[in-house]
Amino acid sequence: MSTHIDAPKDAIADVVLLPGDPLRAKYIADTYLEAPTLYNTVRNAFGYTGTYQGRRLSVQATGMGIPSISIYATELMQDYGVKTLIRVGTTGGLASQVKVRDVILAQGATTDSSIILNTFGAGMYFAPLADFGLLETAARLAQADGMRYHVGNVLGEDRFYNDEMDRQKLIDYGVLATEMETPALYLLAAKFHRRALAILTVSNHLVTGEETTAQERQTSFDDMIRLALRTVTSL
Ligand SMILES: O=P(O)(O)O[C@H]1O[C@H](CO)[C@@H](O)[C@H]1O
Ligand SMILES: O=c1cc[nH]c(=O)[nH]1
Repeated sequence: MSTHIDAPKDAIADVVLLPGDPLRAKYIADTYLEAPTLYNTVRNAFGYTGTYQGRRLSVQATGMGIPSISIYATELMQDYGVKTLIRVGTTGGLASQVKVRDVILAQGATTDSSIILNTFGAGMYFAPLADFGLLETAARLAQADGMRYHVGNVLGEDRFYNDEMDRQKLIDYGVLATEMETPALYLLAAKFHRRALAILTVSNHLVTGEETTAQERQTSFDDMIRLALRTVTSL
């Protein structure tokens, strides 16, 4: 077991999907995994292991924000030897070509968090990047499926409510959408020499004010989850 995951070492697969929301972890396990077992309930950060089309995999809730995902990603890699981590999250659209329900494959992650500064020191601006193999596989599958998807830079910000952020400047520099975990996931995957990708579904648009209905959110969650599962089984 680790500090925040109460499970024996072999209870977690070498591939883990990472939703922020514990109930999304339960939904993925209940809907898509064969014979899922619940291996963690500490802080209600549910974790499940089962199989998908014969491939053993786990789903671990990460909570919201960089501090929270940093705990789970670190323990999964350091204590459980997890090799492949795929975040399945929601994101707010920023760029005009991004529409609600689209899928975003986060090629890189910009941040206002101090994690980069605290890791490398002043004057070094490390660029947290997705694993190219995972990214290329997911993009190919999304393309073949005719999904509306985008590949590019996302903002992983420290605050959900952030009136001070100059998001327009980021939009001008090509940032597609905003969320709250991906920079830490990519930074930690680099630290532990593992592979990571964030697959995100656009739940709302911060510029147009467009929102999704509960039904639309569910459908787009399913598109995103299926893409993540098919990426895993295609590796
Ligand atoms: O849907 P999840 O995976 O939680 O991700 C997004 O939703 C939360 C904010 O509502 C943040 O965690 C953000 O990154
Ligand atoms: O962090 C997030 C996630 C979804 N939508 C947002 O606006 N922000």
